[in-house]
Amino acid sequence: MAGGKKQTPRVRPNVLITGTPGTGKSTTAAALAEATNFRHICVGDLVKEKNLHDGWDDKFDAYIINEDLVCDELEDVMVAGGNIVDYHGCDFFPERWFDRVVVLQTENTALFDRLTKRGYSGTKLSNNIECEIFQVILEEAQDSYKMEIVSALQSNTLEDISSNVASLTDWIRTWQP
Ligand SMILES: Nc1ncnc2c1ncn2[C@@H]1O[C@H](COP(=O)(O)OP(=O)(O)O)[C@@H](O)[C@H]1O
Repeated sequence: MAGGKKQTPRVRPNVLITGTPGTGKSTTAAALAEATNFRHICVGDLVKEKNLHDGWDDKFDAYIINEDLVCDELEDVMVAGGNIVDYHGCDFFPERWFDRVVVLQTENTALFDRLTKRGYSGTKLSNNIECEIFQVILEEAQDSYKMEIVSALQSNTLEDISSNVASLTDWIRTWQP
């Protein structure tokens, strides 16, 4: 290849678990990583631990993520494969990183209860509920990745988590590079 370094194709896939906060990304990703022996990368935690942000946004009550720093930090492990990444956004990762993109979805009343328990209120609570009603993350995923790798999964009950983890584990086990 002229000028470029040829990358060995990964032998294990990378999965992105995305969705509105509170839909169960971390819970699902942790269980899936345990079932498959894959690495669980919670991007929100990584941003805090490694300071991959540009400070705190008072308006949104959250860190201002530095997307370039996050992508640089993760490039080598993503090229190697075998990762379950969880984050409530998906449009800034390189498309080539992911073999499957899962958007978790939760009914409003359940999501409202989960976020209230987490201490969300006011604008932060209503912004997240609206994000879910208008399927913002699903649209973002469909705009950012090939249609055939994006799927929406319901995450309303603990049984949903078990069945989502079981079907994703099967998918990972039968994945071919
Ligand atoms: N499908 C589900 N059924 C019941 N409770 C759930 C479900 N998904 C998540 N929860 C609960 O909701 C809260 C938020 O889950 P979490 O995995 O942290 O969501 P996220 O990572 O999307 O913000 C946790 O207390 C978790 O136990």
